[in-house]
Amino acid sequence: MSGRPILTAAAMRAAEAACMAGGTGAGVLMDRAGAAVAKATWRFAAGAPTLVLCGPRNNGGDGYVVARMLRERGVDVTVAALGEPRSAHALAARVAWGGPVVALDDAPARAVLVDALFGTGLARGLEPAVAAVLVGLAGAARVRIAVDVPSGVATDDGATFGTALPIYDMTVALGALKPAHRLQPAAALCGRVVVADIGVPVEASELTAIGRPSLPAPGAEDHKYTRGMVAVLSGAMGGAALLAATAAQRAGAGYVVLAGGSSVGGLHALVHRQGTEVLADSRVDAVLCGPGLGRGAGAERTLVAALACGRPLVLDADALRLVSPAVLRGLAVPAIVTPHAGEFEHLFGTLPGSRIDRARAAAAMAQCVVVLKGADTVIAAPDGRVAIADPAPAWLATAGTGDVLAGLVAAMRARIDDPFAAAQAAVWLHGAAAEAAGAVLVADDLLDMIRKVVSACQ
Ligand SMILES: NC(=O)C1=CN([C@@H]2O[C@H](COP(=O)(O)OP(=O)(O)OC[C@H]3O[C@@H](n4cnc5c(N)ncnc54)[C@H](OP(=O)(O)O)[C@@H]3O)[C@@H](O)[C@H]2O)[C@@H](O)CC1
Ligand SMILES: [K+]
Repeated sequence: MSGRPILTAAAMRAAEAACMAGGTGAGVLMDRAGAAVAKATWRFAAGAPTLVLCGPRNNGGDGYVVARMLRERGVDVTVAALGEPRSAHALAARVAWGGPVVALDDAPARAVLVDALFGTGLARGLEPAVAAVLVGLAGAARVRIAVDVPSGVATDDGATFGTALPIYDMTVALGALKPAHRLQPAAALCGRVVVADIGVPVEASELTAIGRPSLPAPGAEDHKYTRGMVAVLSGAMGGAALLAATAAQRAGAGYVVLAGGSSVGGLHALVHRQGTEVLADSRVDAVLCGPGLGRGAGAERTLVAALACGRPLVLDADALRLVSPAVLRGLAVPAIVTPHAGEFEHLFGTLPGSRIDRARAAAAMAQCVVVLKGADTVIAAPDGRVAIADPAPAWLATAGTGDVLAGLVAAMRARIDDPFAAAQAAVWLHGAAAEAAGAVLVADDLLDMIRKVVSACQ
């Protein structure tokens, strides 16, 4: 499983510079970028009258190329500019367009809007008047397409600088995905994200998108223990641990023990044990502690036993209120922790920067894999690698879905040695199960979908 690279603005510029040093001119790249957007627009909008908004620099330059290429396909194109071109390549692209250009304030509404105002160079928010015109024109269009990134978003952290911006139907990412295509609030504006190959070689990146994992079916020589033995430590609220244990079973763990709590029920194949003696069983491949644990003295005893057992740990929910980065750092086997934003801040404090920066800093601080959950889940490894999930259905914002994720992480950790890869596989399965469950899902519905999405990974 190696996800697609995600490049920051600086990394993209470096990749482009290397490509240009190899002899490909910036004008050639701009022509490729514009051609890719024109092709995508043509496919999406079937030649309807199109308004292209062009900014002063290279994103605007791409826009002039789009306009020229759509005109060559016979499309009725109107170009509106925010000021005169201020980069040599944007100027050359405007000259090559050669047609009329109106001021942004005078732009007429058209069925299709192509936004090439600002791209990866944007360093501050759009002026309110510019944002208002953009939102108005987008509202009047049937199809809205952003060139590279929606204008007005910060490429590296997905911020919108507090400005109201349009929601697009499609964003054509040039050369590679950028963080803004995956981090909120920007990601929610992008619509469908299409990555256009503009011939810029992109080297392996520390930052990637989470891709579909490879989870081969068991072989003839496998038995229940080789498929992964998971111990889920229960506590005050047995339902949460039961959800997690069932998720681990459905994700393919060969033997799942629910231990330490008072819960009964679940699938018949689930093994219930009193106490935490199961932790001494050397066949246990992964231990989950946290869902339904509670925060009392009993919870602390259970957590202490888990921390002492020397097995790969997954810590979630209440366990995250009872550990510290120093304790995690002291573990012989790196743990996986799965905090939402509130648990993250409680555990790691207020860290600066984007979600990527914060997750990365926390993973380094605690020497563990951090799954920072949310609408834009970010996973960080202690060595600096970070993976971002594709946007998951907002229906996941409901009780118990985190417990299901924790069970999936434990099941994947039991079969995948690299905790960073295991966490990615689990997050992918969780998102795919939510997609399959559809609207108004509850956590139990995810359990029914896990088998289906695991089979899609064989
Ligand atoms: N790199 C490549 O090889 C290729 C890149 N390509 C394309 O280039 C795009 C990046 O282009 P870019 O770097 O020229 O910046 P871009 O995003 O057009 O404009 C930002 C500039 O605008 C300004 N500015 C900033 N904020 C502002 C504000 N709020 N309101 C007003 N002005 C503001 C600020 O300039 P300043 O005002 O500070 O002088 C800043 O520098 C990229 O997304 C892709 O589409 C393709 O052609 C393929 C090859
Ligand atoms: K744009």
